[in-house]
Amino acid sequence: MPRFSANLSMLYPELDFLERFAAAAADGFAAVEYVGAYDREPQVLRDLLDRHDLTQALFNLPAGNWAAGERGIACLPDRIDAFRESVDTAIRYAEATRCNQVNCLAGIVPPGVDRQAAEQVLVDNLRHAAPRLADAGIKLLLEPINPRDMPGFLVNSTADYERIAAEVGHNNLFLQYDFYHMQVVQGDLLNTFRRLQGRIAHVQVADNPGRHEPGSGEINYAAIFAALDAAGYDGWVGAEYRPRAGTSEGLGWFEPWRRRR
Ligand SMILES: O=C(O)[C@H](O)C(=O)CO
Ligand SMILES: [Mg+2]
Repeated sequence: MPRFSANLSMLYPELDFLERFAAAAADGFAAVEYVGAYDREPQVLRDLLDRHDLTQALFNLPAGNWAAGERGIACLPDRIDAFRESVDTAIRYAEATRCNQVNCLAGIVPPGVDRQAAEQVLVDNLRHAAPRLADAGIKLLLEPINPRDMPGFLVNSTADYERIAAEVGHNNLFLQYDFYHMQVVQGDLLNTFRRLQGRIAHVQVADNPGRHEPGSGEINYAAIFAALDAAGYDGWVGAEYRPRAGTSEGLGWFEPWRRRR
């Protein structure tokens, strides 16, 4: 049975961030994930997880100045020291929240830097991060993101992930397989999932077009959830979408799997 994690960066936008933990638990989620909550004390997050009996499924490495348009700093040639510090910060938060995986957002290629040079910076940074996170018992993930939603983002496809992972050459670099981005970029969702399953540590779901609830668009999520089960996928499935109406009102798709207490 798929196990779902509420993505608190997208779900419950009507609530303050810290109130979203209670809302996710009340709606039957057993886990939460988010882009990052580095502006909160790690103990505050730990207390919320404990109070609501939630698992911290995932968060991202510090992604730079989000409000200013940054979407990760891992490929930025002038931010190598900041990236390396960010790995230590992420380990501190992961230990506090007992989270065993973190996602790296590669970042947007800066003007004047060519993609190959940016990719080399990313590879070097991942070579630094993968063993450090492994020593702490934390998986490092890399997520391809479609360039329509994030123009200029460096890592867009599973081919990008495979090429970069081969270059990094460390077994602690897993794929975060977001079905929405993969539908936009390349399709063939289940064949690719099955081929790369051994390297996939986390999946996320949203429908296309619109990035709304599973079942609101063209992706056959009934077939995908059945295939995840049939394949013995035992990771979390992140509900990372923009609710069309209210979050709780739009959870009909989740009814068969929600935790009942
Ligand atoms: O957008 C996504 O798909 C990511 O998973 C994310 O964390 C940053 O936006
Ligand atoms: Mg995603």
